[in-house]
Amino acid sequence: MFCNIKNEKSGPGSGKGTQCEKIVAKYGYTHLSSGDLLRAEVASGSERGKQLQAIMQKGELVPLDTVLDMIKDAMIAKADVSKGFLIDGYPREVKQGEEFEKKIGKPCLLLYVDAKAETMVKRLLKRGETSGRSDDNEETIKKRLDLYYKATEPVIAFYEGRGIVKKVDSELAVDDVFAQVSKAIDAL
Ligand SMILES: Nc1ccn([C@@H]2O[C@H](COP(=O)(O)OP(=O)(O)OP(=O)(O)O)[C@@H](O)[C@H]2O)c(=O)n1
Ligand SMILES: Nc1nc2c(ncn2[C@@H]2O[C@H](COP(=O)(O)OP(=O)(O)O)[C@@H](O)[C@H]2O)c(=O)[nH]1
Ligand SMILES: [Mg+2]
Repeated sequence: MFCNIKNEKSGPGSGKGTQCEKIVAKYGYTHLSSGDLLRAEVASGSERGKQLQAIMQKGELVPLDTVLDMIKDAMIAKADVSKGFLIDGYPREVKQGEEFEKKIGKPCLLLYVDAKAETMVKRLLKRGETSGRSDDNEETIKKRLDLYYKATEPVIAFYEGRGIVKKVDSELAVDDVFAQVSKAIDAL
């Protein structure tokens, strides 16, 4: 039996990756970032990676089955040794959440890492100075944020009915955000 923790519906640049690193260090969960899995495929130089790169550079969503299969394969590879899975960056739309439940299972906690649009843009532009990510530029950031509010934010209502949503205020300093995250996980 495993427990899945998701941290989507949290916008780009809200601090998901930062909090996930801290969760792994303290709780030992297996962190699977769908964005990182996709970037690894791009880095491999494969034909599929080239198609993914074009989609990601435009700030659009990669087809549902592609991402879900990658997550599923990564989970299967770690199933024997994992204490639980921390899924970062998925689901990006309600349909993705429904498919995850059909093919994998139900999550036990959804961490909503909340920051203002203005804060997310500022952090992503700053990250872009050193990240080397082709989507950390002003034009793509705007598209990612638009898509986030349109497609990803409704995901919260999908999980709220089940009482598993915990919202943390990510306008604070990293350690203060993590104190809220820890409280939510300790309550599991
Ligand atoms: N489930 C996912 C995850 C990622 N992507 C693609 O990969 C890009 C980068 O995703 P991610 O690394 O999760 O970035 P953001 O959430 O935008 O921000 P961050 O890592 O910076 O949280 C997205 O814009 C999208 O094109 C996707 O299509 N579907
Ligand atoms: N001030 C502040 N900056 C943060 C916080 N969390 C993340 N950042 C910065 O914001 C940027 C985006 O964070 P990241 O974890 O990559 O966000 P993600 O896009 O949601 O995965 C990084 O440059 C972080 O250093 C926070 O809680 N407070
Ligand atoms: Mg990230």
